[in-house]
Amino acid sequence: MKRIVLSGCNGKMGRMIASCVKGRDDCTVVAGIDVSGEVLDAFPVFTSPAGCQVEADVIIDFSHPSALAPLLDYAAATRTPAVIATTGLSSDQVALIRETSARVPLFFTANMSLGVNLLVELAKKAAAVLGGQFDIEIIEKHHNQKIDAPSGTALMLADAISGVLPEEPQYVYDRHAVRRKRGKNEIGLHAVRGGTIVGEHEVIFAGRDEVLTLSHSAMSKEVFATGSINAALFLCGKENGLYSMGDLV
Ligand SMILES: NC(=O)C1=CN([C@@H]2O[C@H](COP(=O)(O)OP(=O)(O)OC[C@H]3O[C@@H](n4cnc5c(N)ncnc54)[C@H](O)[C@@H]3O)[C@@H](O)[C@H]2O)C=CC1
Ligand SMILES: O=C(O)C1=N[C@H](C(=O)O)C[C@H](O)C1
Repeated sequence: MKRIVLSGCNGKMGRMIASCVKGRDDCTVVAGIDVSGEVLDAFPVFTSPAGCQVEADVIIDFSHPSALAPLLDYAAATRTPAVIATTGLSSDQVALIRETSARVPLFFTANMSLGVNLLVELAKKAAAVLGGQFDIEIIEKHHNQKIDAPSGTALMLADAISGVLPEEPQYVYDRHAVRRKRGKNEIGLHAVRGGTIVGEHEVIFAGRDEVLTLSHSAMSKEVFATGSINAALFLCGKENGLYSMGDLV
């Protein structure tokens, strides 16, 4: 039975993970960390990692970028592996994850679903064939409570596609600011926010008289919760290092 510390335990994903864990016999939540400090379940809640003295096998984090640095310090100091699923991180924060993974096993991905992991591979294949000839645009749609834009997944898709293009592309987020035709070497990233949309991603390859669209829709947050729990169990007992969905599937 693996013992989990849940960072961001009182948020939408934290609540979903706590609920999914209750239906399993291979893991249990032993403590939560959340700035709100509210106790909503059978485990204690601490307002910061420093206050959490509960022994655990693994941490799962779906919280906020401001939680990252203290959480990584805590993971390294207590030698507790951690799954980091929070998005909206800066490039310095991603570098910090990479550095810290030399001291403790870390799992980091912007999307915990199997389908998006495959979408990334399919998008890379399409870009390797069509890149340079077709225009590439990414559209993501999420619920009206999401704070970061574009989504971590949209950026992950753009980064993966960039890696196979003949030339480094320019990411364009806002076509409103300038009056000019689309450049050949761009990836457009567009965010839609509304209602309770769980998470939708489309990669559009638009050529002369033909369009290829690859898309993924998450139908519930349970997809991400289950992915993160499986990632956490996978991480227990692993060597120090940085792991991602490619290692899990
Ligand atoms: N990688 C993936 O597959 C997925 C990632 N996410 C990401 O997970 C994060 C959380 O998403 P939601 O649960 O929807 O958000 P939410 O806003 O519902 O929950 C965030 C929770 O974190 C807490 N929090 C905020 N700052 C904190 C801090 N400094 N220390 C500790 N707790 C803090 C809040 O009080 C709140 O309870 C977002 O960045 C989101 O994009 C969400 C779904 C899937
Ligand atoms: O905030 C969310 O809800 C989600 N965030 C992730 C992202 O930013 O890509 C993953 C998922 O689409 C849901």
